[in-house]
Amino acid sequence: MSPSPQSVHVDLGERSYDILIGQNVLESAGERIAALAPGARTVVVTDGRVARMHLDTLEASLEAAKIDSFAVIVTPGEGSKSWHGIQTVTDAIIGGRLERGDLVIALGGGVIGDLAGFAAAIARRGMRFVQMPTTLLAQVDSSVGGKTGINTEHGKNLVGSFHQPILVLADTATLETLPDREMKAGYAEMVKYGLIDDAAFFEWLEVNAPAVLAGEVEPRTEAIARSCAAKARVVADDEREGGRRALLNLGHTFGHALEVLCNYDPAKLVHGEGVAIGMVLAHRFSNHLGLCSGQDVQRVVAHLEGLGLPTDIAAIEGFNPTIDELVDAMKQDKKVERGALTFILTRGIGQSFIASDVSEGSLRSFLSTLDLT
Ligand SMILES: NC(=O)c1ccc[n+]([C@@H]2O[C@H](COP(=O)([O-])OP(=O)(O)OC[C@H]3O[C@@H](n4cnc5c(N)ncnc54)[C@H](O)[C@@H]3O)[C@@H](O)[C@H]2O)c1
Ligand SMILES: O=C(O)C(=O)C[C@@H](O)[C@H](O)[C@H](O)COP(=O)(O)O
Ligand SMILES: [Zn+2]
Repeated sequence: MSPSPQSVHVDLGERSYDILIGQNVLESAGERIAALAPGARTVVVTDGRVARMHLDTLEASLEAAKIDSFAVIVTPGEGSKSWHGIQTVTDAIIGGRLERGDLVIALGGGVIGDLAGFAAAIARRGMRFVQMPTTLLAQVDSSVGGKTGINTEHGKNLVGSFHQPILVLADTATLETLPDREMKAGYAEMVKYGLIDDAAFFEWLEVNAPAVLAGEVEPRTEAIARSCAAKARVVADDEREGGRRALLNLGHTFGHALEVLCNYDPAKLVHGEGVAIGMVLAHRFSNHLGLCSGQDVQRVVAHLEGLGLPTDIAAIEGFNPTIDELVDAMKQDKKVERGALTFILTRGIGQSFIASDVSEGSLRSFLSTLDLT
C-alpha cells in the first residue's frame, strides 16, 4: 500500500484544482476521473518513450473505471511542440469524435503537457484536461499553472494560451524510469523557487538535493509538494502574468535564447539545463549591475555544479553564439514591452525581482564579460 498522496490546491475560483503527488497515483487515475468527469471519454496524449513505460498502467486504470479512451502517441522532444504536433493532436481529438465535454489527458513531460493542454484549449473551442506529469520538471513546474503552447520558427512558446487543468496527478513512481540527466534538468526548475523568494527552501535543498535526485521517496515528495505550493501561490495571485508571475521566468530570458540557438537539440541542451545556465547568468548579470554579491553568485554556481548541472554557455558542446545572436533571440521574449527587455534579476538568494528598466547597452556590456565570440 502506498501512503496517501500529498495534496496541493491551486486556488483560482471556478478554475481551482488539486495537485496530487504520490507513489503510484496513476493507478487511481480512472476512479478519480470518473468522479470528476462522469461519463466523459478520454484521449491520452503521450510520447513514444513514455508510452512504452507508463501508458499500460494508465490504460488499465481507465479501463477498470469503464472509461472509454484512446491514445495519441507523438515523437519525444521539442519537435512535437509545433504546428505539426498541434495538428496531429487536434485531428485525433476531432477525428475520434470527442465532444466538448470529453477529456484530454497529458501523460508525459513538459512537452506533452504544453502540447496537450494547448490542444485542449482550442479543440472544440475548449475541452477539459488533466495533467499526469512523468518528469521531475513537469511535476514541479509545467503541469501547474495553465501555461500551454507550442514553439514556432521565431522562438520558444510563442503561440499558446492560458488553460488550467482540472486535476494534476503526479505519480512519483514514474520518475524511477527517468534518465539522470532529465532528473537534474527538472531539478533546475525546483531550485528556482528557492532562488526566487525562498532562501530557506534553497538552504534545505543544499542539504537534501542528493536525496531528492537519488529518488528517496520522502524528501523527493516533500520537495515536489513545496515546489507545487510555491507555484500555486504565484499563479493564484497572478494567473495571466500581469505582474508577479513573471518571477517564475527567472533564468528563462537567457535559457530560452540558448534553447532556440541550439535548435532545441537535446544532445546540446534541454530546457531545464537552459534554465540552470540562465539562472546563473541572471545572478551574474545582477552582480555586474552591482545588485547581488559575488558570494551569492558563487553559492548558486557551486550548488548547481556540484549536482552536475551546466552553469555557463561554454559548457554547451560545440556552441559558440555571438552577442548579437543572443540579444536578437532574447528580443522574442514575451516579457518584452515596447521593444524593451524585462529581466528577472536578484539582490541575493531568494530576493529576485522584475526589472523592466534594463537597457540593451547594459545587457551587451554584461555579455561582453562572458567568454563569447
Ligand atoms: N507550461 C509551463 O509552465 C512550463 C514550465 C516549464 C517547462 N515547460 C516546458 O516543458 C518542456 C520541458 O519539459 P521536460 O523537461 O519534461 O521535457 P520532455 O517532455 O521533452 O521530457 C524529457 C524526456 O524525458 C522522457 N520522459 C518523460 N517521462 C519519462 C519517464 N517517466 N521515464 C523515462 N523517460 C521519460 C520524454 O520522452 C523526453 O524524451 C519545455 O518545452 C518547456 O518549455 C513548460
Ligand atoms: O509558469 C510560468 O509562468 C513559468 O514561467 C514557468 C517556466 O518554467 C516555463 O518554462 C514557462 O513555459 C515559460 O513561460 P514563457 O511565458 O516564458 O514561455
Ligand atoms: Zn521553465
